[in-house]
Amino acid sequence: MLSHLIRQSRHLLVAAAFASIVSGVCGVLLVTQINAALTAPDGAARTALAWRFAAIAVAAMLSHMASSVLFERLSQHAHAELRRFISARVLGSDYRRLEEIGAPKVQSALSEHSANVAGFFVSFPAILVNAIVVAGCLVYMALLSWQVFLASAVVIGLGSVGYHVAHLRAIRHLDAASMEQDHLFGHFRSLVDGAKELRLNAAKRTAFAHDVLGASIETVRRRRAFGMSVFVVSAAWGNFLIYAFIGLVLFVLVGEVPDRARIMTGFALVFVYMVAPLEILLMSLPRANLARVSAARIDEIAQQLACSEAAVTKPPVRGFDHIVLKGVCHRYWHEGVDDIFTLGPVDLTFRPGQVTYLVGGNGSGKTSLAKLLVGLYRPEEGQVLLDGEVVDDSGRDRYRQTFSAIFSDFHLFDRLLDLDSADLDERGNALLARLHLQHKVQVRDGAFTTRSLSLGQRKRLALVVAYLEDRPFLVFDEWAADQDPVFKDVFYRELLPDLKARGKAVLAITHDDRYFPLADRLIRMENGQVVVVESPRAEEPASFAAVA
Ligand SMILES: Nc1ncnc2c1ncn2[C@@H]1O[C@H](COP(=O)(O)OP(=O)(O)OP(=O)(O)O)[C@@H](O)[C@H]1O
Repeated sequence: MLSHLIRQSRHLLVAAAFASIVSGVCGVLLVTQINAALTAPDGAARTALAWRFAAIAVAAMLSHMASSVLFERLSQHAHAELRRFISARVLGSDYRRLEEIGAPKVQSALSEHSANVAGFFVSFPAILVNAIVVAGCLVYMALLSWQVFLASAVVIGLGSVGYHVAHLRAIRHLDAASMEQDHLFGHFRSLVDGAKELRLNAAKRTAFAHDVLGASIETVRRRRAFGMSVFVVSAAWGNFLIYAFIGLVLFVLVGEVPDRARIMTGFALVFVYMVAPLEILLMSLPRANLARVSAARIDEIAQQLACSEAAVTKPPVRGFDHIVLKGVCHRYWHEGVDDIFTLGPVDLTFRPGQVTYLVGGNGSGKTSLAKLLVGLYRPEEGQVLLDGEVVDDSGRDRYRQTFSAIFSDFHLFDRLLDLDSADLDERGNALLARLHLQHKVQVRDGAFTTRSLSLGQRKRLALVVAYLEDRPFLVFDEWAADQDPVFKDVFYRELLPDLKARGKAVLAITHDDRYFPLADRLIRMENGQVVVVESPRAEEPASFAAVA
């Protein structure tokens, strides 16, 4: 990921790096000019030196400004690019994979890991400029005395070995911290999603705060603190080596060389100038490493989110003649308990104008079958056929556009995103009136005026959206479970027959056995298998009459 970003913005990066190099070189040149000024005689040479000094100082300032601005832009660009990339991967990913990966990992990638990677572009100039300053200082020292340069090579070699060993250890801990952080984001969600439960039960709240959230925060803190400490300690070790080197030069090596006074002044200046950049350099490297760890994590998540399906953008919604599930199967593997839930093989046919009720006990596989039907799950065995054509990876996204579905964990967007007809507000408000919501909420400029409603009311809003989408096949997963008895009746006796009359195919998952006789077809499931398919209207007119 990091290398992709670097490749992608290489022109800007080269320009920024060039500005950084100029800035670093100017910094070193300033030191050489100061050293020259200290020993230069008065007169024309000194005036020329002053002009040169001024020119270099201005160049240093301008190049520093350019490099900072360019790297800031690169950082923001990288952040935006990463967010776009991860969002696109999430949007395009296989739904089942997304269920398996879970929201916390995605959130963690979108927030902290992206920020860490973007941070690389801010620490990079610090690394570059200061590395150049340090390297330039060493070259200047080499010009002053080659013996000193050889000594510096030995010191740098020693420092690098120590740093590398520490580095490997630190990375292990930073990796572990970033894995734990994915869990931590899940716990952050529980803070809000489970707010009611946590307030109603003090013991649960305390256990969650200490044993779950607290433990996770502590693990991330400990691992990350250890990893970063190893880096910081190795940075201090590098710093110590520099002072050892300075001591070696000042008290051992310089004593032997000719032109001692000039060289001593030069070294004193270079050392004073070099220590701060060196410290910044050593402190910036850990940040860059953190970025590498985060980039690797984003890569891993992006790989898990890979999708083989071809996405469509805005296909025309077209009707169908029949949809056939032919021997379709789906399995859930439950890690830890060594358990597999198998749905199917299922053989069913759906036609327009047909209202099917899907019934069965909790966990019998109704929702999973609905997800298979609408193309959210790819059948592990068997086929889904749309008008005789097999729905494969290349056509599954297009196939999904046949459906509007309201699952129990539905999400309501505040805008009616894909609907842009001129009379949208009017049609939306007419539907709201039909669903008895006109006093609570309205459609204005293609958006609901509020979503702060009861669960049953929000489900009615979802129904408005489904009506407006006007797809040929509607799937309701226990839609009526949260409706009052009056509206339940409206749903089963008015809305579903109305959809049928408009030629829509309907699959309603339901436990409302009172209304079973109203179905054109009743499918009963047990333990992942379809056990009964019957036509209540044809078979039990008496019971229908009793209910009606
Ligand atoms: N996201 C998931 N990950 C793993 N296993 C799952 C998942 N969703 C469902 N299952 C498994 O599939 C089984 C069937 O679940 P499903 O939601 O299809 O049942 P259902 O008939 O709709 O139940 P309910 O009436 O309670 O909504 C469950 O018992 C569970 O073992």
